[in-house]
Amino acid sequence: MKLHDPQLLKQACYVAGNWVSAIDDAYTPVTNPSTGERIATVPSLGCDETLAAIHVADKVQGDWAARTAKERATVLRRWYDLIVENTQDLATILTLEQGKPLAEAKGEITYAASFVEWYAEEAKRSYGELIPSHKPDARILISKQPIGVVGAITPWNFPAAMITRKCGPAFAAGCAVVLKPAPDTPLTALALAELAERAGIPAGLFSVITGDAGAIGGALTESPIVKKISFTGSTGVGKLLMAQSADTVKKLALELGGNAPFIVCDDADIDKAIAGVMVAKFRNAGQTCICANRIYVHDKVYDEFAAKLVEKVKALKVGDGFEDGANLGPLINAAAVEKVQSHIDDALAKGATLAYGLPQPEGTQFFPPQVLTEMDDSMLIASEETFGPVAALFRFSDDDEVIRRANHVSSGLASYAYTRSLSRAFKFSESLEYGMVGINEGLISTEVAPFGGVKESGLGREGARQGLEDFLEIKYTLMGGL
Ligand SMILES: NC(=O)c1ccc[n+]([C@@H]2O[C@H](COP(=O)([O-])OP(=O)(O)OC[C@H]3O[C@@H](n4cnc5c(N)ncnc54)[C@H](O)[C@@H]3O)[C@@H](O)[C@H]2O)c1
Ligand SMILES: O=C[C@H](O)CS(=O)(=O)O
Repeated sequence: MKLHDPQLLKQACYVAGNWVSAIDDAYTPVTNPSTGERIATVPSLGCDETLAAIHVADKVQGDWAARTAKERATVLRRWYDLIVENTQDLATILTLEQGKPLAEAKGEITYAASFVEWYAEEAKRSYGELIPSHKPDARILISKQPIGVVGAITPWNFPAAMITRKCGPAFAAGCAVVLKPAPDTPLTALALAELAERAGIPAGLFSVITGDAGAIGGALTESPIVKKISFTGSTGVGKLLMAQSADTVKKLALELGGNAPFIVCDDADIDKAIAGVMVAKFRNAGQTCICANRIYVHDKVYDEFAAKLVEKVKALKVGDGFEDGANLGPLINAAAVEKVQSHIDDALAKGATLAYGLPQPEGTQFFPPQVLTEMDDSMLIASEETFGPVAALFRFSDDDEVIRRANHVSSGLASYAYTRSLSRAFKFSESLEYGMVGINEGLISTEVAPFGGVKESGLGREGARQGLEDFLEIKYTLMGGL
């Protein structure tokens, strides 16, 4: 791996302001999903190191919160500048450990940096209130105070953005963060910690700990010092962490699994819908929480849409993320390949048609994009998150019917609808039981909007003003005796 700054490849954890190597030679390998080759090792740490990080975070968080918002913003802005300046190296590390094409990795670094930039600005806008008092000799003050020490746990699919989407607002609000990144993609997190240290984030305010997920997560959820758990990952693990946090009544931010419906009405601009579904379905090789998992196409335009989609999918190039022109990198691991294949096999066994798709090359984690037609609601894809490059086309003929079917899942993260009718657009926006709705848009992720889900897709929001509020507590003071 050729980096302009080799110092960004960290094979140690950042614990309480120190770079800590493995203890008793306990390391975890990090492998390249394109080749299976080992690219680095990171320490396998656990409960003790996590508790040490939590205690130091508790010690330094107060001073950080006592700085003015502008002072915190200045440090965040420096972190933003360093991330942008090191985009090439960060993207190289990200592609090497996660597999996405380099161009897409650079896009993620830009997206990740945007949260740091946004919250450097928002830090100065966490306003309070003065409420007209019910007592003549008293005033009602509403102020905002940082929650304190935050335990963060993040997934592998966006190894940079899922971290800054938490750390940006947390640091802006005056909080400290103890982070456990995903075992498949720790290097990006550790590189971000290196840049945070260079930017002036105080020693101990930010720790990045790799190792035993259960032990680290257990320490974070059980410690009374940790006031909030901010988790991004599967719904199953989210529920586990929620239960583990109950004894200390922690605040929770849960960004969990999705199963996005993508609805194409008979009056939609079909070419725009095709452009939208190509992004919503195949970004990150279909490994995003907001990927179009179920594509509902009105009967009147079904054949046209399917034919045009197949033509676009045929042009997609699958390959190593460093290969020129690669559109889809590998899936993250063999289990992901097996799950995607099982969804395809299940659909075909129940009567779906493979409109287009090359066989998955055995012994690799590359998965050629597939288009399945004549899907029905009995198939696994209709109720489970596929997390791979499979476009599954369902038919519908009536708006009320498709809304009912779209809502008939336990998740509620992202949804999409294409129509030229304003009244139908509003009907979808208001009737779809999802935290986010893209109307005639296939890419909805931005730092300026509140990202998050309803039902079993999670709690809280990340991004926008709401993302900062989630790291603040409201305090009411009745200032009497005046
Ligand atoms: N809603 C969102 O914003 C969002 C964003 C990205 C990914 N996701 C979801 O995440 C999933 C894919 O990511 P993943 O495979 O990394 O999910 P995952 O739940 O398997 O892992 C997520 C993180 O949790 C950790 N973890 C696992 N078991 C744990 C335990 N017992 N205690 C503490 N930590 C534990 C993992 O090591 C990892 O760091 C998908 O379901 C996807 O939809 C959601
Ligand atoms: O996988 C879910 C992430 O939140 C993806 S993104 O925010 O849409 O890039």
